[in-house]
Order: sequence, then C-alpha cells, then structure tokens
Amino acid sequence: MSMSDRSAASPARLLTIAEALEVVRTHAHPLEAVRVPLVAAWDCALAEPIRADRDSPPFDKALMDGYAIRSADAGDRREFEVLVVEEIPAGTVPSRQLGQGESALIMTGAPLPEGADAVVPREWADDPAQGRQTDRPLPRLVRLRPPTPVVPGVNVMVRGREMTAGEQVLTPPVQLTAVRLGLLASLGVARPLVTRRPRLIVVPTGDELVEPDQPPGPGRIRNSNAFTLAALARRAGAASRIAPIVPDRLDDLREALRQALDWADVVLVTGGVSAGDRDLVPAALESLGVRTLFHKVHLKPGKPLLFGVGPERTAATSEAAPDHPAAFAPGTDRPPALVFGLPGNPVSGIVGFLLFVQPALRLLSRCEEDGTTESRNLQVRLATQFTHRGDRPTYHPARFVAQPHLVPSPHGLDQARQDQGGPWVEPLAWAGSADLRTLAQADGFVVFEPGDAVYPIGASRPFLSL
Ligand SMILES: Nc1nc2c(c(=O)[nH]1)N[C@H]1C(S)=C(S)[C@@H](COP(=O)(O)OP(=O)(O)OC[C@H]3O[C@@H](n4cnc5c(N)ncnc54)[C@H](O)[C@@H]3O)O[C@H]1N2
Ligand code: MOO
Repeated sequence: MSMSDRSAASPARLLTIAEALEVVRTHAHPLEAVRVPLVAAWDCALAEPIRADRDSPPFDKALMDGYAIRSADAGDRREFEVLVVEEIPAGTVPSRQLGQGESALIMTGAPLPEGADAVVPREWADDPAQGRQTDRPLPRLVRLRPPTPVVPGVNVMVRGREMTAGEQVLTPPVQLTAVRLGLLASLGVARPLVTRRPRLIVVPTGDELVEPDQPPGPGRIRNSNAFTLAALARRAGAASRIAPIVPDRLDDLREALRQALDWADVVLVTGGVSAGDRDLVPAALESLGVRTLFHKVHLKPGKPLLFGVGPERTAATSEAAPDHPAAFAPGTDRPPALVFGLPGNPVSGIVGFLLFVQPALRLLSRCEEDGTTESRNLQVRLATQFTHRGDRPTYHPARFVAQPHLVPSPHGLDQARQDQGGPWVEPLAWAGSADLRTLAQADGFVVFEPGDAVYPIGASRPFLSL
C-alpha cells in the first residue's frame, strides 16, 4: 500500500507537507516535446542537444573600425606608415592578401584579409580620406599612431573563438532564457524542440462569487482567486485559462470539471473543498473518475487541500494552434490531468499553489533542474520578535526589511549578534487566510513550526518566496 493509499484510507492522519509533496512529485511527469518557433519558445525547457553548425566567428573578425595590419610590420613602433590597398565593409570579403607594409580599412564585424592579424582603431590614424564619402583613392598612404604596441590578435576575434563547428553548446533540459533564444537564433535553430508547456485551467466555484466587473449583491464577494492563481501559473511556465464561475450545484460542477479535465494537464479548482454541506468538489471529482490521493495537509493556511489524478485518456486532436508550446503533438497519448482542489480562502490557495502546484508545473515542463523551486525557499532572519501559536506548520506573510539596528540587551539578542547575515524579514500583522490586502505587502511567507513559541529577533527561519 503506497503512502497516498494509506492516507486516503485513514482520513484522521494528515500528510505532512513533505509527504504530500512527494505524492505530487510521483505523479508529475515531464510532458512530451513539441517543435515551436523561436518567439514561442521563451522559458520552455529545451528538449534536444544543440550543436554549433559552423565556427563562430566563421572568420577572423575585426572588433573595431580601423586598419587591419600585419603586426610584424609595426614591431615596437608607435608611429609608422602603411599603404591602404583595400576597404572591407562588414558583409563583404577581402579580395586579396596583405603584403608587407600593406593595410586594409576595415569595419567592425568584417573578415580580416589574409596576412593581417591586428586592427589599429581609426582614432589613431591620419588618413587623408577619413570622413569623406567619395574621393577615397586606393592605394593611399596612412600614418598610424597606436597608443600601445600592436601585438598579434589585438582587436581581432579569431575564427572559432566563441565555438567551433560540431561543438555541443546547449544540453537539454536547460530553460530557454532570452539569452539562450538569441544563441539558438545565431545557430540557425528557428524551431527548437521544447518540452510542451502545461495547460492549466482555474475553475472558480461558489454561489457567493461574482466576476470583478459585477457589483456584488448582499452576501456576495468578487472572484479574486482565479486571477492570482492563473498569473502564478503563467509565471511557473504554464499556459493558463480561467473558467467561468461555477455555482455550488453538483451538475454544474460536474460539467465544468468534465470540460476542464478534457482540456487541461492541470486543473485548479478553488473553493468548495473543505467540510461544508456545499463543498461539493470532492464528490464531483470522484464522479468523473478522479482518484483522490490526498485531501488535507498538516499546514496552515491551506489545510483542506486536495490532490488527485484524472482518468486515463487518449487524445488524437489538439485544439491549440500547432505552433503553440502548449499544443500537444496530434495523436499523442496525453497523461492524466493532475487535479488540485485549493481552499477558497485567498491566502490558503496561494500557499497551496506555491508549495504543491508550482513544483508540479516545473516537473511537467522539465524546468526543475535549474533549482528554481529550491532557490525560492530561502533562510531568513526575523527583524522583530514574533510569538507564534498553533499546532500546524504555519506560513506567515512577511516582507523584506533592512537589517535592524541591534542594541546590546540582556534579552535574547546573543544569537543575532553572533551572526547578522540576512536577509531580514518582518512578519506582518494579518487577519488570517482571507486577508489578501496584507499579503499584497508581503514578499513571501516565513515558516513557523507547530507549537506555541516566542521567536527572538535574529531567529533564523525558512522562507517561501511569493
Ligand atoms: N468545519 C470546517 N470548516 C472549515 C474547515 C474545516 O476543516 N472544517 N476548514 C477551514 C479552512 S482551514 C479553510 S482554508 C476553508 C476552505 O474552505 P473551502 O475550500 O471549502 O472554500 P469555501 O468554503 O468555498 O471558501 C472559503 C472562503 O474563501 C472565499 N472564496 C472562495 N472562492 C473564492 C474566490 N474565487 N475568490 C475569492 N474568495 C473566494 C469564500 O467566499 C470563503 O470566504 O474552510 C474552513 N472551514
Ligand atoms: O488552513 Mo485554512 O487554509 O486556515 O485558511
């Protein structure tokens, strides 16, 4: 019996955060690879090794506008004359080799003529033709006065210095940053193979909800969760969508969730997962063949979190544009959807997202190896004393502050004085898991252990970045 099976069989025993994360990780497998245009590939994980198709630069290249010369002609001299025999704009090729005492006027980026091995910038030249568009006789004598000795290779990038033909320059599954996209373009890779972006849909549920552009009637509130969660999902690499609000009716929920399970790789349902009579999400999911792997985690806020896996499916068609990184290759079997039932309280849903959904999205899109998930979890120090009460591990909103000015005191500053390394955070006074306004001032959550305790200034705590 697996850990998840056991937890489902004994509802009294809540999974720890680590156990729950392990269950999620076990079911979050990388999606298949698709070929997409460069403009669509940003932030996706590369799914093929990339080799240089030729040397770069492909020729010995001038790095300055100036005069290509044979450095041996200059020797140690700081002033000498050369005979300019040719002009080589970028995009052209030299027509001849340089003989002794000869030079070519060359533009930045142009190939050096054979024989040349250095460039003297034009700032150090007395050239009668400088500044003229016409009447530039060839050959002509030019006097050069380089400020430093002209050694071989100065102001030249030799062929293959950046990379040589056949060399592997990107190894999957690196994430395609802006810089790496440019590198792919420079290598002529116009349609890289990338791991497909997960498709995520947020399904907001609850009779009390109205959309942000509607006036809430008595007893009603605006749907805010869907927008936060969809944006967090986009930040984590998913292509996200928001479904219309679903009322607390089993039939409506079933239909909305059926459509969501059909389209998405990851379904986020918000609200309706805890213990109320109208918390119909678990039943609706079960009736659609979703296997619940856990429901409730030992955590505050965010305890009533549900995780399950949708029914097996085979899909032959893709409704997304084929060049979109969230489009699956036609005919591919799609893995079952991962389903998260996030608590309706806004902050509870956000904590649940950061702890469980975000790592799952990273695994699906193969963008995990960069350590993103781990590096988001910092160790911080408390800038103010904090009293924690509660029997669950608690994620408390906090913001970064400057290092506090610590004055010697008999009370509890020893630790802080010994090691004042930051970053420092200040836990915020908040009104609980419905308090989105306070969370909007926070940089993340400082983590407190279960049990009542007073944490002194300088106490070192884990931190979950927002
Ligand atoms: N008897 C019990 N009651 C509750 C328990 C429990 O274990 N036993 N758990 C509590 C905890 S902890 C939380 S968190 C909430 C979670 O409840 P649900 O996930 O069922 O969510 P709802 O009841 O539907 O809503 C809770 C709260 O959030 C507001 N909400 C819902 N959706 C949205 C949205 N899209 N945008 C903004 N706000 C939303 C909703 O109006 C409620 O105020 O349950 C406790 N109860
Ligand atoms: O655990 Mo709930 O998520 O307290 O708000």
